[in-house]
Amino acid sequence: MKFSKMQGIGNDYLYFNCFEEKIENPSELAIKLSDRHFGVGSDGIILIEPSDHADCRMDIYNSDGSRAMMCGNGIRCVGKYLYERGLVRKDVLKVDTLSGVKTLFLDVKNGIVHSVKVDMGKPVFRPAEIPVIFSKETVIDEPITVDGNEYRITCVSMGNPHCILFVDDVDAVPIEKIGPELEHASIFPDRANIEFVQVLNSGEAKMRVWERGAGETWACGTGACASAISCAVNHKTGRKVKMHLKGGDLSIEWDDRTDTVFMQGPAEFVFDGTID
Ligand SMILES: N[C@@H](CCC[C@H](N)C(=O)O)C(=O)O
Repeated sequence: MKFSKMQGIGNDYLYFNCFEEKIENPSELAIKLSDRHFGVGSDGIILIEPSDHADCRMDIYNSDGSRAMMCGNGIRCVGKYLYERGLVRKDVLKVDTLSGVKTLFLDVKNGIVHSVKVDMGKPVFRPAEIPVIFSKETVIDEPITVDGNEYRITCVSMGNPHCILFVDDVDAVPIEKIGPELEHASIFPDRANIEFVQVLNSGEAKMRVWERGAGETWACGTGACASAISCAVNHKTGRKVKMHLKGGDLSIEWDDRTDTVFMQGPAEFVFDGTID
């Protein structure tokens, strides 16, 4: 089976061209191949599949084998893959995901995709739709207690569930301890991605992420969108925020006219491989 390893600011996945390959058990394959010691090493796998109403369909599995609805860094890589491998020859693409069809705008120079801007859709704040078990209409800067510790959280769905905490110093956060505690907290029936955000100024923030089903990753695109939105609704920044993540930067803009979130950033091939 052929695959390509790609990364979007260090968030790495193995991509399978399912126009040609047939994957029998993606969940099992994700666990096996994502292992950084006994496998190829990745944050999960992404299947690029035919779609009858978009240029392709994207299906993502985390490194623990769980399936997710959407992947912000992954979808930029899918755009680059489709264009540079000749599956499409246009710079505005539609990619179907479990959270709806997303539009991608490719920045192409001399046949190379340098960055991809994605219309990520509208953020979701209603607790039942995130999902988070909470009695209020939104979860914005609300106190919770998990394992005897108190936190203030903001919850947003960008296709998948995100829980954001503001901190003074992201580098000092014991993410390996707090991350899994919050990911598995009983208020999140489907678990959640946990973002720790340090606001730098009205247009910049630094973020670390503990991803549902993958642990700490170097970046999360949907997480960067959810974090930028949380910065804005908590009046910590404007609606245009440069997010600095462990693996690089993403530009996020939350359009006030349409309520739509745009994410822009790079996508890169690492290598192609074959597995038996
Ligand atoms: N890294 C991704 C998100 C991947 C899925 C996530 N771990 C989940 O289970 O919701 C991104 O860039 O958005």
